[in-house]
Amino acid sequence: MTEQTFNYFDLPIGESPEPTPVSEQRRELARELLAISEQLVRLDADESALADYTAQARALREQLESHGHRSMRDILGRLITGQGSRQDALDMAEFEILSGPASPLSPPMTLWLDGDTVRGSATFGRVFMGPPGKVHGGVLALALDMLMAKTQDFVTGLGMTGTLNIRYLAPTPLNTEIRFEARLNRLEGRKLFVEAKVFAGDTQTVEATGIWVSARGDYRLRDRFAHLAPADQPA
Ligand SMILES: CCCCCCCC(=O)SCCNC(=O)CCNC(=O)[C@H](O)C(C)(C)COP(=O)(O)OP(=O)(O)OC[C@H]1O[C@@H](n2cnc3c(N)ncnc32)[C@H](O)[C@@H]1OP(=O)(O)O
Repeated sequence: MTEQTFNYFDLPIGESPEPTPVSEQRRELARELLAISEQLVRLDADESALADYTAQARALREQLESHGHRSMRDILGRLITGQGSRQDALDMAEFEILSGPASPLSPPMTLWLDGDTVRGSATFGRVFMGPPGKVHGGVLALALDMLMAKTQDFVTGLGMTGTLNIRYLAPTPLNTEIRFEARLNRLEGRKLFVEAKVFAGDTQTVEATGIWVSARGDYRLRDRFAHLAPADQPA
């Protein structure tokens, strides 16, 4: 059986293929590392215990350093020519900050398309705290950036965040499932106008608008999302 190959420009943003055994293990390691970080916040241990944990952490770091890293340049080279392996595709998505399941800096936040809406979900622990018991506003800005960028799955073209406007309406609680949703507002040449909302339970805590700017060429709606074009604007 020939292995499936992956193309960079067809990879859905923030989603990865079925994990390989290596990826499953990376995710488990990341979950442990995040859980360790959660424990470190105001850990009530004496200095001798802390010195012992530090030595254990240092030993683990030194072991990890003995492995090296897969080359991003090689991975991207294969993906851009449509010859990426499943592991290559996984390597692109699973370390994304906040959403990558193999990143210890991710709750993780999950992102998916639901019809014409991009949805997201995450539960933020104490490492993500800003005000006491609440999620840091900058973390929410990052979450919104990840979420809103995924509206580029509706179009051809890929670009960077140009502008992100955020209005914090109410504090967003820690250790609670937080829901996110984003929609395409309109396309204008190389610019994609996006709007988003954040909810804790029934309370909307944040609203945002943003503009993504395509790296090359105008954005165009993909065929299956052509209905998103306003009546007076062709897809
Ligand atoms: C490719 C995958 C990337 C994954 C990204 C992950 C998410 C990120 O963290 S992105 C990082 C944060 N963002 C950045 O660092 C972007 C920094 N800015 C830039 O690189 C550039 O300013 C860039 C690329 C946005 C635009 O530059 P450039 O390609 O020269 O655009 P330019 O020709 O000036 O303008 C094109 C159009 O966009 C508009 N535009 C330019 N910059 C912005 C902006 N920041 N906000 C809104 N609109 C803008 C212009 O007004 C122009 O509109 P029009 O065609 O109507 O006149």
